[in-house]
Amino acid sequence: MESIQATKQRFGIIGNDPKLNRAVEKAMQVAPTDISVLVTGESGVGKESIPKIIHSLSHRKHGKYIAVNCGAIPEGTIDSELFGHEKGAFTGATATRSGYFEVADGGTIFLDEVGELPLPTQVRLLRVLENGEFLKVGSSQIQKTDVRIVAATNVKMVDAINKGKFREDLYYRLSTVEINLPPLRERSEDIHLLFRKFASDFANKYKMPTIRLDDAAVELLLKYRWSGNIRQLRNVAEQVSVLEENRDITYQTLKHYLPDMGSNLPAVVNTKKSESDFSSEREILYKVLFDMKRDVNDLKKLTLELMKSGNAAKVKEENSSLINKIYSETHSQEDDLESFIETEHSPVREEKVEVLNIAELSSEANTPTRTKKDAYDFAEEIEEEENLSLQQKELELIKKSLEKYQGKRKDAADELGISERTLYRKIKQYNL
Ligand SMILES: Nc1ncnc2c1ncn2[C@@H]1O[C@H](COP(=O)(O)OP(=O)(O)OP(=O)(O)O)[C@@H](O)[C@H]1O
Repeated sequence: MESIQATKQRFGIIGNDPKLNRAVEKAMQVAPTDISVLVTGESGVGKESIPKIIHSLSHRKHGKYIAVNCGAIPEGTIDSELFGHEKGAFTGATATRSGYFEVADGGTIFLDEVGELPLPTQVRLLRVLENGEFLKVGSSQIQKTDVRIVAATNVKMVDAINKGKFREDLYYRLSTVEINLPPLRERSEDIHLLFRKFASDFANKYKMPTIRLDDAAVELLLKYRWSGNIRQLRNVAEQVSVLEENRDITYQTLKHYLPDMGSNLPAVVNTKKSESDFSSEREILYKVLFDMKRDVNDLKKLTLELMKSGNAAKVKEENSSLINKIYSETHSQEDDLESFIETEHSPVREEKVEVLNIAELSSEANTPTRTKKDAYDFAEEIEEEENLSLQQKELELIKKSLEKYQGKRKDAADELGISERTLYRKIKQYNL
């Protein structure tokens, strides 16, 4: 068998931490068997390498390797993606389609974020694991497949089981062997090593001299919490490599690239603050952004009400406090709204407002066009302006909540008011 070092080199795995080495070794040991493996560890610790090692060192290495991100596939299509469907099984199923389990016959499937699988899909998966059988969606014909499954999760499966979100029998079936990857903060020996490797890669990529950290900056690197683990470290190395002209990086410079350092550094005690007691510019910024978002939402609400009722005077009367609140600071803006309201008298049909299909509206015949179109332009403008800044705001809020809950997506999603699945997609989208 090839050595652990050689395997790490082959798969581009940097680090010498004993727990990392043990994880690689375990992957090598289980590879020749068909045992199901569950890879666990926080987001960004490098779980994706493990199934690749297992597949490449197994007798299936000439078969297909398919990595499926269960968290990123919408619930409505996941069964069809995994198991395929028959023609006519649902609207839009115009042809019979093979799923990943059929395509990967003789190979390996990596089910990343397995904890995100909906319960009905878990039932299907259990059946494949037990006897290799599955049914295409819309079919009653049992099919057979010979697939090795490696799954990964960054959620505590025991919690998911206790909450009834994950089947206990499936968990035991998946986790015959568990391989855990430690968080980066527990691999302090590897942090600087990884940073240097990434810095050198980015220097090559961007054709610039490699950045170097001074001693204090290295200290900071080692003390930081790295809630996004290696993915976050890599992002920081890339940002610093691209943005810093002076290639000698000091503590002060590096600090700017580490979000919320106060709460990430274990040395700083995080005391509860009152709403108005801001200890950092960042928090003030968040407050401003929250207020702005609230104002934009209020404006949208007002606009929609106006379009629904078509009675500007009534809307104005019923929402006077809201209008005052939004426009109290700038009279010129208030004037704009006043004149907008005063000139809008055309009723807009309710069903159109709810759909808010601008294209459909503008092509509609006999529309009392000007006023109606203006109303939509107004709504569209708000939407556009908001989108431009919202992406940044969204990114920051997601980062902030993930840091606040130490990467626990469930808690972060709850606070953000979005589903875990949506949060997962956003994390991938922003490469957090
Ligand atoms: N030991 C390592 N050496 C070099 N790069 C690494 C190492 N571990 C992880 N990486 C890099 O870090 C990034 C994140 O790794 P990966 O996607 O495998 O994390 P993950 O644990 O699967 O995260 P998630 O749970 O969010 O899917 C990737 O760009 C990967 O190449």
